[in-house]
Amino acid sequence: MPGGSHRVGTVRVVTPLRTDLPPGAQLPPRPANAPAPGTVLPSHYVRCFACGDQSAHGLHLRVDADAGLALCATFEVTEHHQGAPGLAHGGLLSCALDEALGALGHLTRTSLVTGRLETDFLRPVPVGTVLHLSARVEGVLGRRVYASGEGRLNSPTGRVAVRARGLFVEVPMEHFVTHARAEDIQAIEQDPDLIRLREHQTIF
Ligand SMILES: CCCCCCCC(=O)SCCNC(=O)CCNC(=O)[C@H](O)C(C)(C)COP(=O)(O)OP(=O)(O)OC[C@H]1O[C@@H](n2cnc3c(N)ncnc32)[C@H](O)[C@@H]1OP(=O)(O)O
Repeated sequence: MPGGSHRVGTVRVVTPLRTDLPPGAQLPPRPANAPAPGTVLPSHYVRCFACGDQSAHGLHLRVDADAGLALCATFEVTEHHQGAPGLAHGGLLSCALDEALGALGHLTRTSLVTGRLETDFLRPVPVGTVLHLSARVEGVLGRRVYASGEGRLNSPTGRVAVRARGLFVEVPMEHFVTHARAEDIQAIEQDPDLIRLREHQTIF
């Protein structure tokens, strides 16, 4: 059920969003084997639209680990990313935040998929802008990871253009094998460099 508020008589009833931190969620410590702050986090899949090198008109997000359970990322808005003339498409801005929030799994050392993502668009983002994203884990409850982030215009301290909150779910590697097409699995078998597994992960 989406969150929001409505009136019952004179009383405003507030329903929490599904990305609000639920009671019992906790911020876990940074794992000892999490990449050090400043480490460039590898693209998990070279054909990923958001972070892959081989996605010709993709976002080519560059992601760096930060202190704690946080990271920062950048991507340049090109003419291939337009919605309205000269302005970034909102769905692509959500995509960039989805990737940045999902990449927090590098720090929690888990594989995360998006369950829910909410984006607020505060300012238009012109072609040529370098969007500076930051993302952090807000709390974890069981397999659920609650995260938030924002994108700023042209500098880490620039004006906030987009904000997002997300609920991510930890999944085993089988999730990807089960749901992928046979030809994609075959391509990875033939060229394991298409994906970047962490040291404890195996896909086959
Ligand atoms: C480095 C990598 C970066 C990657 C970044 C990119 C991220 C992405 O875009 S991933 C692609 C988009 N997302 C997807 O394809 C996911 C599709 N959905 C699914 O596969 C499943 O619904 C999945 C895995 C999320 C959950 O299914 P399943 O494993 O059966 O678990 P399930 O029991 O339903 O949910 C687990 C918990 O999360 C909660 N949950 C799941 N989805 C939601 C949701 N939308 N809203 C609220 N809660 C949710 C459940 O209520 C449950 O809670 P609890 O533990 O208290 O019972």
